[in-house]
Amino acid sequence: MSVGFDHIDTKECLARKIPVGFTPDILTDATAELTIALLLATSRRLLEAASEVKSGGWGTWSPLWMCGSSLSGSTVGIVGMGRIGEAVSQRIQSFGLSHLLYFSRNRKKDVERRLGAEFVSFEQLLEDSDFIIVCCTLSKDTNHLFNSWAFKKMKNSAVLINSSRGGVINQEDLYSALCKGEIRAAGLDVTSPEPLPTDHPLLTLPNCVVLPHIGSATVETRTAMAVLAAKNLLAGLKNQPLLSQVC
Ligand SMILES: O=CC(=O)O
Repeated sequence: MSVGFDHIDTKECLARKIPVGFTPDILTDATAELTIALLLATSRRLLEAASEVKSGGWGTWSPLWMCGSSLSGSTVGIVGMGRIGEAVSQRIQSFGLSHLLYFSRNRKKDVERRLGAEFVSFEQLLEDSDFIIVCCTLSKDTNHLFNSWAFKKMKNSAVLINSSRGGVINQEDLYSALCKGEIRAAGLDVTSPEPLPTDHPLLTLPNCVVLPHIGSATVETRTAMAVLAAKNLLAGLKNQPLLSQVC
C-alpha cells in the first residue's frame, strides 16, 4: 500500500514468483499538497513561530522577528521530475517564481513546454536555487545525493525540502550544513531511519522541520490506496495480473 517499493526485495520476489503490487498515481496530489505545506512551513518558520506563541516568546512587534524567505520572485529547483515532481511544479507556479529549474534522470520536454521548467545539471540546480525540492526515487544513483559536497554548492540562504525518501540525504552532512549556516533550513517528511529516534540531533535544530512521513496521509487518498491494494491482492489470489504491478 505505497507507491515506493524500495523497502521490498523485488529481485527475490521475482525469483520466487511472488507478485508485488503498488499504488501509484492516486497519492500524487496528496503528496504534492504536503510538499507545498512543508515548503511554506519551513520557509516561513511556522513551527518555530507557533511555539513562540505558546512559550510566551511573542513580544512587541519587531521588524525582522520570525522573518523567513519569499517564494515570489525566487528560483525553485526540483530534483526528480516524475509524477510527484510534476504535480509539485504545477502547484508552485502560482507563487510567481522567477525560474523553475529541474534535474531528472530523463529530460521531460512536455513539462518544459507546459510549465516553463528548465532542465539543468545537478550542480547548476544546487548553485542557482533558492528552494530545492527533492521528489526523486531512492536508487543507488540518488542515495546520499545530498551530501557535504552538495551542501557546499548550495546558497547559504537555500531551503531544502524532501518528501521522497530519507536516504537521498546524508543526514549527518545535513546536520553539519544547517549548524554551519551552509544552508538556511530544511523540511523533511522522510528520514532514515523511520521513525527518526527522538534524540536525533536534527530534532534539536529550530531550522529543521521534520514530519512523520505523512505525504499521502489524507483520508481520501489512504482509502483509495487501500482499495487498490485490496484489488491487487484479490487479483493475485486468483492468479490474475495485478491492477498495478511492480513485478
Ligand atoms: O512514501 C509513500 C509511498 O511510497 O507510498
